[in-house]
Amino acid sequence: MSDAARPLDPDEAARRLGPWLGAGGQAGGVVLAVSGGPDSTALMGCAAALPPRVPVLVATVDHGLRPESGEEAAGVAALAGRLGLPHRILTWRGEKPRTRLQEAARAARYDLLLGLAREAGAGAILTAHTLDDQAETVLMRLCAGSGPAGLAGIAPARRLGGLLLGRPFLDLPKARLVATCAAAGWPFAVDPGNAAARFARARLRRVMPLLAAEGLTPARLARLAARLRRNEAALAAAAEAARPSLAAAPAGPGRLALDAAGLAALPEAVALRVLADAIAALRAGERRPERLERLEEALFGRILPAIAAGTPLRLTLGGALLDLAGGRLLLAPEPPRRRTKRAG
Ligand SMILES: Nc1ncnc2c1ncn2[C@@H]1O[C@H](COP(=O)(O)OP(=O)(O)OP(=O)(O)O)[C@@H](O)[C@H]1O
Repeated sequence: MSDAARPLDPDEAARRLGPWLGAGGQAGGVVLAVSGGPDSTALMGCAAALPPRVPVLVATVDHGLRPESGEEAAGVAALAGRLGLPHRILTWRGEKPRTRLQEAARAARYDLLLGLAREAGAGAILTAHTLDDQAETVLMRLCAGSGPAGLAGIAPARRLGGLLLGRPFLDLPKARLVATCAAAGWPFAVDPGNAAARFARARLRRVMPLLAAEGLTPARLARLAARLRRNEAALAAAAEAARPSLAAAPAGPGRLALDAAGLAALPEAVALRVLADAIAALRAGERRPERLERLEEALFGRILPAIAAGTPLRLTLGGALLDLAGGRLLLAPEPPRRRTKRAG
């Protein structure tokens, strides 16, 4: 059997899940997010086989978006019962948006899982994201023009609402999880959305074999994500360390000021990060971060050349008004747009 499609053996499963679920794992136990697909079914099966372990609660979110979703959730409940694990179905109620439905479904899913984990006193939520998910995410973000932060992909572990969100299978090929289910006789569902060409992820999945033939394998894309995650941490630290040397006279409440010469003296990647962070701090929570490509155009195409030439500059970027004058780059929230008066 090829290594890429070998079922997980109990030792390997224990090594991966032990830190989360083992005797010394998460105090209060964990919630397993199980959709009923092969990846999360394998997560549930492997967790059930792990002795001894902290309390485990399995949760399936029924988004109510496909006619068969209720049946799938019931299928997970049945298998959880067979495996001796408690199971809950969480239903996404309320208005479903017409646009960005997948994004809204994901946000609702994490909210529901978090609510359950808090109610159960669990310390962590585990999902079954795989190396294939990671590779697809990186590819999708590459297509969308993401920078290092986006290309760092799915985090192996991160904080979520005061709890931990873990992905213990993130470096495992999906084929191994499918093989694990098959070998153990755990039934799983196949999401038709996975093949629907109207979703970008599904379209990219079809391109994957072509890219792999050229050397851009899922494993390589996943390694790129891990590498960029390390670089991203270094960049964040460098931007943080540069901040004191950039402090310029405060520009009034709700405003920021950066020393222009100091900004220009930084390595370009650090300067870009400082600018992005400053705009994000100014517009906290009010809008989505500006596209990296626009930030790059503004910084490298206009702001740094103006600093070098000593010329003043005004521009709006990411909801902020930037004003370069007197050796300072002032940032203020962009004023509400005025209607242009129609002549005559
Ligand atoms: N309906 C669901 N109920 C419970 N868990 C789910 C559900 N859908 C997905 N998950 C969890 O999320 C993991 C990833 O699923 P999938 O790739 O379909 O979601 P995604 O939308 O890409 O998720 P993410 O936004 O977290 O990347 C699954 O392995 C599972 O652990």
